[in-house]
Amino acid sequence: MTAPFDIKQLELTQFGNNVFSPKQWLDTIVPESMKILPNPYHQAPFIYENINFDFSDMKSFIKNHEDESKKIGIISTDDGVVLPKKNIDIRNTYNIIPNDTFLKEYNIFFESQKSKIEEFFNVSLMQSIDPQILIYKNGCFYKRHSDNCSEIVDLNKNIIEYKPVAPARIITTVLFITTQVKDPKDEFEFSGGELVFDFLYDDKFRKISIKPKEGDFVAFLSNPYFSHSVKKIKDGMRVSVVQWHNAIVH
Ligand SMILES: O=C(O)CCC(=O)C(=O)O
Ligand SMILES: [Fe+2]
Repeated sequence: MTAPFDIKQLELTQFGNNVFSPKQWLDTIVPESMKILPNPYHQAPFIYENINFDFSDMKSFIKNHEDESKKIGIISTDDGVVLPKKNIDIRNTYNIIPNDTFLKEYNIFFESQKSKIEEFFNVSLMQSIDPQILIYKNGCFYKRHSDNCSEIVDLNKNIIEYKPVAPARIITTVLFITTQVKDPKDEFEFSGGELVFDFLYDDKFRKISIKPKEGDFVAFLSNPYFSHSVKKIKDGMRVSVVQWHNAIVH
């Protein structure tokens, strides 16, 4: 099956009320240990909510430290994963290391979301890596990837396999502290930059896509079913706070 492929030719499985995925095809390339799915009786197979919270410490940290952000090439993460250099083709983002004030506010926010995540995915959350602050400026993007597996393609771009690279990552959370608008004016606004789930579709065969707003919080399984990408940022600054969580799956 080539990527991008013709979704209309694949048998779709219902992952949520109005969310479908080519599960049977994915099952041939997703490793057995990675085949975790939430129960299909939710609206969507992931959490997507706007949370009313005061992010002022986090936002002022970004405002004061944006200049220090570094382009990501090779990074070694807390969970011991080293992303190879070839990742520069996959992602074009900047990152900033959070300070204690940022982490304090973020942790208060995350604690308020924890039990909801555990209930939704039927898991007990274990260790989490420190949150990563990703800054996307004009032209930045993040191509399709799974957070815990490497996508292996052949010369014709057919996906032939997923190799587990970070099996400790069970759940990914993304918090947005900037807002997508048509015409960015404010320093915390941007255009473009949708978060797209590349293997999740609605009943009209449209990929599920999120237009981020400040306070939007997304939690999904880190496995290849939930492969995702960030569309090119056209203008302004997009800031996401990404965290990977280990969990006991019940
Ligand atoms: O910035 C985003 O919305 C997603 C980032 C992402 O996919 C990642 O860090 O793995
Ligand atoms: Fe990701």
